[in-house]
Amino acid sequence: MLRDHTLAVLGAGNIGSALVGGLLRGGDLPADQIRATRRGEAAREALRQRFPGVHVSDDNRGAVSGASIVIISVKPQNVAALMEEIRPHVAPGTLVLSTLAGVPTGALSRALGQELPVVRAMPNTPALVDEGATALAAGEWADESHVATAQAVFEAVGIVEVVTENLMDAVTGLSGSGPAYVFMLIEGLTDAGVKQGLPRPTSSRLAVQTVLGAARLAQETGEHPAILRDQVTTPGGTTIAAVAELEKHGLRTMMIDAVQIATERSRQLSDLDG
Ligand SMILES: NC(=O)C1=CN([C@@H]2O[C@H](COP(=O)(O)OP(=O)(O)OC[C@H]3O[C@@H](n4cnc5c(N)ncnc54)[C@H](OP(=O)(O)O)[C@@H]3O)[C@@H](O)[C@H]2O)C=CC1
Ligand SMILES: O=C(O)[C@@H]1CCC=N1
Repeated sequence: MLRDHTLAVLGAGNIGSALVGGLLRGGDLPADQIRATRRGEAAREALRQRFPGVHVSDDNRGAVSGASIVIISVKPQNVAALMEEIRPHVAPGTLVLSTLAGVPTGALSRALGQELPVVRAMPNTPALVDEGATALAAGEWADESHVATAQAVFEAVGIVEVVTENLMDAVTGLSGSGPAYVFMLIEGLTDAGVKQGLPRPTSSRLAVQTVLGAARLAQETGEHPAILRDQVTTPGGTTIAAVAELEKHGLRTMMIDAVQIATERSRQLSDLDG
């Protein structure tokens, strides 16, 4: 469904380049229908090596001219200047996809000075290995066909959930930032194994596979996590001793508080000018 589109990815860093990679791997779009921008020359050269055939430049205006989909994936502090730069060059009807944390679709339409179809997306870095989790929300002038196109773009790198825009800050706090929490968990488990005498590489491999395996078990069985946890927990055994310790330290409350504070931070980022 993307074959007839020309895509401009403005700010092809972690997230933008993950999308380019996924679209090319999946054969969704030919390389010569993709334009990617970065300011740094060395970074642009790296993109050219990684994605042969993709038009890589620092020319945001040129990238946007004639593009039917424009993905904004710069950091929040760079977006106001970028909007100013491309504003006269975005054609009416261009689908604008934004991965910016916190920034509402209305603020982007206003900054671009048009009633454009804007779809807000919150992907996450596992998109780099096609295991991303993205939530999408339609702005005021985006209809079902725009959301379907956005869905096709982000499904190139993982699963997609469509939500209403008022839930996007919560998504940012949960799955947008979530990989960082899981990496901290992996790091903690690895250190814990090392403390108990395991060689670090062994401990690291066991920790990573435990997280991956548990996630896949939850996904493939669709069981409630409490049931899966019970399956591990032998009466009077090792697991219940550890579970009691985690409960004592308030693991669940810690996660609830962390996601809440990240959600609030996302709301604070709503101002385009920072
Ligand atoms: N990282 C994450 O886990 C997630 C990030 N996001 C959001 O996605 C956005 C991008 O994040 P991420 O990919 O991590 O950030 P990166 O810093 O990796 O990528 C953004 C890139 O934009 C480039 N850039 C900045 N200004 C311009 C400009 N004027 N023209 C062209 N390129 C420009 C920068 O490269 P250079 O300096 O070479 O120009 C930079 O590499 C952010 O807004 C973030 O909130 C959303 C979900 C998850
Ligand atoms: O930390 C951030 O602001 C971005 C948004 C979600 C993940 N990284």
